[in-house]
Amino acid sequence: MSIRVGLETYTSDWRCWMCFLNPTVPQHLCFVAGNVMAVLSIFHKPGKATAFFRSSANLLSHIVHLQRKHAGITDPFFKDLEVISRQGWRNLEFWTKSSISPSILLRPYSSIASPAQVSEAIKEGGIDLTQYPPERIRNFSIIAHVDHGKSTMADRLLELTGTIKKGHGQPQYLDKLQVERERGITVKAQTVTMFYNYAKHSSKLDTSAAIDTVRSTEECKYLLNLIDTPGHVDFSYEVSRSLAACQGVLLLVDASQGVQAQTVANFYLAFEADLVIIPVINKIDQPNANPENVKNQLKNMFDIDPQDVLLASAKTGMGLSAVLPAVIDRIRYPNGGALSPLRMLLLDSYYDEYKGVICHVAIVDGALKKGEKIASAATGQSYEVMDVGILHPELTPTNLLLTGQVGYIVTGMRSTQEARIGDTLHHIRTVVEPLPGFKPAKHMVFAGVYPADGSDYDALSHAIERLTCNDASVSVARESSGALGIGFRCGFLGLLHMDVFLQRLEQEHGAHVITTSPTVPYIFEYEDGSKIQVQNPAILSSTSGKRLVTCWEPTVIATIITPSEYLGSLITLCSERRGQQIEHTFIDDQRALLKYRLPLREVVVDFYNELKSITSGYASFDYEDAEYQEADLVKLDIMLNGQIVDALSAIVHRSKAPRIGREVVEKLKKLLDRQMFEVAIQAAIGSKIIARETISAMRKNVLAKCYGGDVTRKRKLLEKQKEGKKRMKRVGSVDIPQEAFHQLLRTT
Ligand SMILES: Nc1nc2c(ncn2[C@@H]2O[C@H](COP(=O)(O)OP(=O)(O)OP(=O)(O)O)[C@@H](O)[C@H]2O)c(=O)[nH]1
Repeated sequence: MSIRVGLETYTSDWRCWMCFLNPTVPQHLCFVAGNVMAVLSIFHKPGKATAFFRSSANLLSHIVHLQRKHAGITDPFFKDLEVISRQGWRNLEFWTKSSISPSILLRPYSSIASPAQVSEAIKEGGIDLTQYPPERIRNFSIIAHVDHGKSTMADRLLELTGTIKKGHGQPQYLDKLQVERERGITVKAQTVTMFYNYAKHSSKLDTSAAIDTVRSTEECKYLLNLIDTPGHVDFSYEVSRSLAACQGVLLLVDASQGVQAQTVANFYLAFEADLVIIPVINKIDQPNANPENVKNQLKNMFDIDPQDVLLASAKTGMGLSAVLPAVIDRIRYPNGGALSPLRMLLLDSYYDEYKGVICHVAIVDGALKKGEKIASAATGQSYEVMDVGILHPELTPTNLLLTGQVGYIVTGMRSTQEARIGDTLHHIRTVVEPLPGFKPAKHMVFAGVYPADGSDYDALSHAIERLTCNDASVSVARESSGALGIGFRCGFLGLLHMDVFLQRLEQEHGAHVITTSPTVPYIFEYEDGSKIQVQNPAILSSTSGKRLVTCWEPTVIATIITPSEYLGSLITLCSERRGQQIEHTFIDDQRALLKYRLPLREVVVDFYNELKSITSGYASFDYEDAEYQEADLVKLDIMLNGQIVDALSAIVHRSKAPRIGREVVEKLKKLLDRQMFEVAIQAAIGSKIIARETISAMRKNVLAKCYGGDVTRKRKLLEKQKEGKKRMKRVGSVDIPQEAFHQLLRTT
């Protein structure tokens, strides 16, 4: 058996311990063969063993000698040792005086992997992750308001660490999806592993021959996992999930725009998760940048000390050299148990045509090797780990993942349902306490998704299944519609999320779909005490016999930050949308913060666009869900020639029904092609018609070939045409173009 560490190869049956110390000092590997112990410092550069001891007593006396010789020595490996158990090397325990709690400093390395296995794993995988114990790992995320520069900052950090080449590849490297590039937004959190050499300038003062090699090291190599997160409010679920794998965040704030609504929301997400927050004012290169003002806002709103704030420009690279050192110095390392049984958190998953389901995981405790068998705590299903590695920046096999590391695994998972986001994976036949997981995604908007061509149902079903594997926050249930056939009712986190999902269905899976008007989940209570959640207005027809007692609608607490001059128009907008003001404060002399309780329905239908247009894009907006409130709701039906088009039905507030009804029929009139017969477009509540438009028939000129001739012949032809039209009107069905459905989404 042999193990190669650095330049030295250890043969025979050396047993190996790993020495875990304070993260700021070099680490040691301790090998024991017979009664000889070799201490080798690793994690900086290859070297020879620096000291050999024949017994624990020898080691102890050497330490005492060192302590006397070098009073003030700072390396806790030697300085703080107090007790060494004398039951042989196997049970060696070093206790520190200064650590918060007495900790075992030496852990049997063999419990992670046998030396031979480690060496094999390194050989195969290329990257030696054993160099990165938890103390050398930092997991962090970049959070910010939309467009404050997260993805650009991520690019610069990837370049700085040599993970991607400068000027190569595409900008916004981590925005991999076509939809992200087209829309310039991040919708999917992405993880990437970087390696960073960090030169620490302290603790280099020793002259001891035995540990000289340790002390002369200037650079320490760190493994940094960066998780780039989306900024838009619809994707805050992605943000909260990413934060579960992090111990800290970079909170980016635009130097000219200052704190915005999502800065506030994201700050509290990180704060409540007890993460270290490193504030970074970005875009300081802009001519109208005002970092001092932003520092004041951060102080006033979040009590952030201005001295802790970093100034940077992700575009020019200014100030970036301070970012990663701050990550290492300020963010704590993942504190899982290297010796505990494996527990890994399933962060995300996606489907790869060749490899099947690829899961992103964070190793919370223990270690995982390729070939091992693991099981899901949620389903009990077991799998063999066929591939394991890190994202550096693409899938890079390492054959091993250790405590605190974030990477990917490929198992035999075939179906999307198996990869449950937030699940705990563990070695088979070990019993572990499952990790807390994530709050389930809360669906704000529901819509029916149907194949544009009814015969494409199976293809659509397949496409949705694949896409939901990559976007687990969408809920899917089968439904059918009189107008559109068989399809699915999908739940989304918001309208943008819905748009993005539909765009991805088309771009990535070639699925052409028709969607119904989006609706929010209402609760209807009936006289017999039964309650139903209404995600689809069509289900109300099945309850028509029952007497409705109360309706509830979901509400949200919206936070709006706006320049003061737009306050008046924003307050009008919120009251038109049935909002109740909760808070109205001034952040500084130019900007105000408004808090409103608003019905969710009023927010999902175009509220954001209107807010942007009223304030010329200067106001920012974010919301969190709140409780349900009672509301006077009605079902608004849209009829074509007397037939209800169930796909266009909507549940609306009674006071808004006439206006919405009018808008829909007017819009539909413009969107529908003229037919050979007259088409009546009506909006109705129950049997009461509240709006009507008529599309006149296309009149075929039946007299075209009738030059001259007598009047009775012409009249006969016209009569015949009228008869035909009547027939068509009776039997004819109107084709509603797909475009009409898309356009109508914005109205209802
Ligand atoms: N002047 C200047 N522009 C910057 C800087 N950083 C980013 N930008 C620009 O700001 C815009 C938004 O940057 P992104 O990195 O896409 O912002 P983001 O926060 O990732 O956006 P979302 O993913 O949509 O939330 C882009 O046009 C960038 O080029 C900077 O330091 N200075």
